[in-house]
Amino acid sequence: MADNGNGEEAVFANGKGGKKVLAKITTSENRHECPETTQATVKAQTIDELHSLQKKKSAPTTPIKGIQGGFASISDAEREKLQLQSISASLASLTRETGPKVVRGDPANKKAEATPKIHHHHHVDAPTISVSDSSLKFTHVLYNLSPAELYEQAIKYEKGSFITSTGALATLSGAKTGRSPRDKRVVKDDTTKDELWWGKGSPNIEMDEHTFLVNRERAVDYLNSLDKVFVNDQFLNWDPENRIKVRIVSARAYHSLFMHNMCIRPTLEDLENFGTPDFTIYNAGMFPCNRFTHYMTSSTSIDLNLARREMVILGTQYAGEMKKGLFSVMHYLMPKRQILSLHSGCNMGKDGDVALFFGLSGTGKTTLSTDPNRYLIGDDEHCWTGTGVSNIEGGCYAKCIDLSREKEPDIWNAIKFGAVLENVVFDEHTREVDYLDKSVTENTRASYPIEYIPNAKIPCVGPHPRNVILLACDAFGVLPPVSKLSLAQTMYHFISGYTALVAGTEEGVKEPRATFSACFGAAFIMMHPTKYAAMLAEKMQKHGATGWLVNTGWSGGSYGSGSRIKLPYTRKIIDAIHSGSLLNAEYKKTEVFGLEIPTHVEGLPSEILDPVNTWLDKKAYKGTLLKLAGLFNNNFETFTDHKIGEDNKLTEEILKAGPIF
Ligand SMILES: Nc1ncnc2c1ncn2[C@@H]1O[C@H](COP(=O)(O)OP(=O)(O)OP(=O)(O)O)[C@@H](O)[C@H]1O
Ligand SMILES: O=C([O-])CC(=O)C(=O)O
Ligand SMILES: [Ca+2]
Ligand SMILES: [Mn+2]
Repeated sequence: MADNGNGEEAVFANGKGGKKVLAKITTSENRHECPETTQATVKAQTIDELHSLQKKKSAPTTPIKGIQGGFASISDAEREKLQLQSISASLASLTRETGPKVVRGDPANKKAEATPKIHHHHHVDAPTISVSDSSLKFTHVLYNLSPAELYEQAIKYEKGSFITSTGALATLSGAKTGRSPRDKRVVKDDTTKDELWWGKGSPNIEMDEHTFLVNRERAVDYLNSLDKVFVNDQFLNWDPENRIKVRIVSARAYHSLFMHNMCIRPTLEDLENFGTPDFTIYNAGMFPCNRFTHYMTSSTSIDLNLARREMVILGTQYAGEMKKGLFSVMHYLMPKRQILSLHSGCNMGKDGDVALFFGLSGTGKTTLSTDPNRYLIGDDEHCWTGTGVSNIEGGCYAKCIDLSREKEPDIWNAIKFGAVLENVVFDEHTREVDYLDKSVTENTRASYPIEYIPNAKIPCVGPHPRNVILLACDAFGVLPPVSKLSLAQTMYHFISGYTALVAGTEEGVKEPRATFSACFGAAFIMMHPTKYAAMLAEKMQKHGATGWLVNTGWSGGSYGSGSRIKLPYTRKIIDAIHSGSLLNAEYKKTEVFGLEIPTHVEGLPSEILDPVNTWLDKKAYKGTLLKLAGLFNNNFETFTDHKIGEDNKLTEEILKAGPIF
């Protein structure tokens, strides 16, 4: 209600679609009848005082248990000072004065500005003199803000931020609506030159240390030139023994909220003991790299320096770069500890049976691991240790093109307050999202904390997997809906990492394009694929896990003539794998790929289990099958001189597990 200053309260209905309501008029006569003193009044003399009543101080941080050493006894003020010093050190230029003057809080909040707690030039041994104007300005740090605070920041300052009808934050990621793998660079130094996978097929495109520092400085200078930066201190990996501390410095509330959702959220106590991060991301977002800089082939650069434990992002605001950049880091750190990192979803049944879901982007990891009948451990990134599995992340990242409440209720319901919705289109008035609309991109996404899924398993860990499900969205329509794999076949398909999607679904019928991405995530692995494959084989063998190949793609013909396998059918197949009923079903072997296919799956028309039955044109089927087999063979050629594990026997078996024709 608006008070028009004459004691009249004008009441207007929402103009759009709503009914007009007459203005309610309070006259001064009425006021005499209801003197203010008889009504409840606020305990404030001024508007400012009233506003100061609205917000109360957050609960004090919990004291540190088991007092050891001096750190436990420090005051809150001292702790905050140390925190700011650590952030100032993160933001320091490497060539000029040390850390910038960082001050906590929103620059729009004048009170904070009046008495800034300045923490700069913290390298006590070498007092430095300000030699640049940049060192004279403050950088405000918005540190681990809550989702509500980040919403306010986004809506106030970031164009394209809106609250949807279900309370999610709709954002735009700018010109990039997907990752830019060709702009990823990894520093090649004396250590990484031998440790990492370089050359043909590898995702690691080299850069030198100096060029990394040039880009780092560019990002840091950009971030410091802003009035404020967002800093997230969070964790990766639910396995407490292998938890990694990460710091993300970014320019946008959208990025901060995205990482708040995707990484593991620290408790207040965790934060008190956070100390120095193990890994830091400098995300300069829209600020481009300099194309005159060596190695730069576009205005976007995503640079990883393992020795410095840092990543720099320039010229892209797509938030997935941060998520998957950290995943790359885990693909380096974990195998060094004999832990296998996996681009897979993971869930667990009531009896503790764990399943992994591997697959390239869009094949169904999130959709199929989010299962109302099972506990969700995670949807995209996991570790397999000597004791079981752990999720690396604290949230999920679902594709939401064509999302429906009926087919994916848990994901639908997770898109509420706190969730970030990227690049979706919504009604300008009701703010209802139209999930069918691809106007901005087909890669629309929702990011939400894992606990938004009702049956999430918290902490996100589980015992050793019983089933390893390889998902392929085969737009050629020749792979069976489900096949049971031998260990050698599982390895063959894991190393191949096949899927085939259709590039542009709008401009008429297009040929499906086969993609082979080793370990179902070649863009994220750091070492040679056979290293991960050998670890997977060893673990599957040791724990007696069964491999499966599930086609979540086409049936009854290739893209254009056939259709995508119905999600309820795929769910029935997955149910039969989980329950164990499919393990002991009757099987027959397919030609060419030599896949074992069941003759019956509960709840499915049996004729669709062998794809040849679903194609009207049998000759076309055979031709397409042979074409795909040829693509598999060509792709596998690069792996034929590599040994997988210690055992030559397995290597030979894997080579024989491909298509034969
Ligand atoms: N039969 C099916 N099985 C699985 N998913 C299907 C099927 N039919 C259609 N889909 C759709 O395919 C998409 C699968 O996307 P999903 O988010 O699960 O991919 P993802 O494997 O998690 O990829 P990313 O690693 O990129 O997150 C969803 O939009 C889902 O609705
Ligand atoms: O990284 C992304 O943008 C989305 C994703 O999960 C993938 O591609 O595997
Ligand atoms: Ca996903
Ligand atoms: Mn993924």
